[in-house]
Amino acid sequence: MSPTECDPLIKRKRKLGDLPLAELPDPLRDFAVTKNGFLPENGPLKRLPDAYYAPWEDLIERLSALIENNTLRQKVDKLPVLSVEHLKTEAEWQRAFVILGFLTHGYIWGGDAPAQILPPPLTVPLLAVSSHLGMPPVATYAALNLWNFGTTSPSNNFADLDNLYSLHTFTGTRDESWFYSVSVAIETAGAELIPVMMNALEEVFCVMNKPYPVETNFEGYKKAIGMATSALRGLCKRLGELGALLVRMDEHCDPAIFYHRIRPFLAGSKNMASAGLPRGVFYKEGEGKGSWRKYRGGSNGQSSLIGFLDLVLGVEHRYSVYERGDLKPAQETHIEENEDKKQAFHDEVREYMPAPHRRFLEYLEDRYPGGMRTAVERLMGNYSGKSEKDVSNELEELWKAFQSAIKAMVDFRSHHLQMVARYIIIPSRQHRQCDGSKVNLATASSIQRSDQDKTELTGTGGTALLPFLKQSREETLQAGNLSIEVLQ
Ligand code: HEM
Repeated sequence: MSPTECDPLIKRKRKLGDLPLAELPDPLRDFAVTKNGFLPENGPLKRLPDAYYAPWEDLIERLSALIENNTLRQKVDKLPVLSVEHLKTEAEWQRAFVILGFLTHGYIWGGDAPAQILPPPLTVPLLAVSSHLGMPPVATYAALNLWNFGTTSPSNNFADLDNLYSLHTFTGTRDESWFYSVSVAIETAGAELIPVMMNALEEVFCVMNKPYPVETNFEGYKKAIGMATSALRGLCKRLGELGALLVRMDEHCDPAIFYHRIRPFLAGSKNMASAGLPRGVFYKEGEGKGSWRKYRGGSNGQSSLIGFLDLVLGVEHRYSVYERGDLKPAQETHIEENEDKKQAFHDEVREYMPAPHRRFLEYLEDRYPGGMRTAVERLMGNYSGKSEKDVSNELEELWKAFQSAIKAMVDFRSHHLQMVARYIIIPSRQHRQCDGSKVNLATASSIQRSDQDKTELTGTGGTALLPFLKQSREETLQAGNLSIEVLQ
């Protein structure tokens, strides 16, 4: 952004989508960001109002029981192929996506062997709904978490984890409801960081290119540095709270139940040959139409909040050699060879986010390239000390606040790694000790790579788990590699 772009007159002339968020009549509305961040303002819809959709609602209400007694597939096969033309509001489209996403994963994974073919009563409406929402036709993080919760809080406050519950689960267990609810609480707790960080970024990006000394606009310069410092301190504190929420997973989600009963349903159809899906899943659309497709499973890695925090801090994630991408979800060419295998996991999962949230992250990336890292680097780089109006103390505070925020993000990822160890690595080892020969759906969705007798644990999206997660943490640390010596 050039300094002239900060001129208020120029700001007013730009079209709405280009305006700083603080100036939008209804800030962030275009990106479907609410006071609850990436969660719907008043929570998700609990039932589709049009009785036309009663057949879907009846099934989803009994989902865990139907999976348990092995009758879900036959019930789904008998469903009529419903049209999407009775879906009116965005909330209704989202509700339809939740229902069809759960039914789809229940259908694929709810049996002794995975279903390789999905029937038209699922695929026809699911393809229409997912295209409307700009997401792949699978149970994404939005289907499982963002649009699948309720609260018993009288004030409809989504921040209180104890009051949250999931509208739907595959297993009917408290463990599964809690697993999703922890993410909802994290999204809520992170929500207020969004406007604060956007405003701080706007201010620093406006002053960071001004040459030093800054006699003419000293107060504006100092104000921007102060705002960024205080926003980063707030971010650091809040990240600590997000980490504390993450480790509350232990309270009601048992690692063995997660690993053996819940996680298999979250699996995708990509890299799932050893689980029985060598070609992915065939989306049969009737009248001889249909196609084989491979998608990632539902993963918290698809959280826009975490993506937002990375962009704010200027964390850059690269392609991981531990990542074995097959197809990009946006490509609906299905089983063809993926030409661009070098896409970073974090870029690829953007396709799994609701379209307005994806656009929001792109907007942020364009408007504030490198986020706070760039701003801090630039401000310190411009500093020459040749001024009576010295800001070296302010810059030092900014640098420290930035480093603390980076450290807090690294700590969050360390907590996450511990959760992954407790919920995936340890149960998988115990399982193998009990019965090294058998591979059920749980293990099959975890153990995917067996090149030359080497077996590695992979994530729901087909990632070689630990090296990949450690790389993400390392990349976070690297964003903080800014020297403070320029100020001394
Ligand atoms: C028991 C709890 C959890 C387990 C077992 C777990 C597991 C995993 C796994 C296996 C991956 C690898 C990617 C993939 O397979 O898709 C992953 C990635 C990720 N998860 Fe989790 N997760 C948990 C909770 C959370 C929560 C609550 C969040 C925050 C909302 C979160 C955020 C992420 C992010 C951002 C990534 C991408 C890697 C990174 O950026 O560091 N996870 N997780």
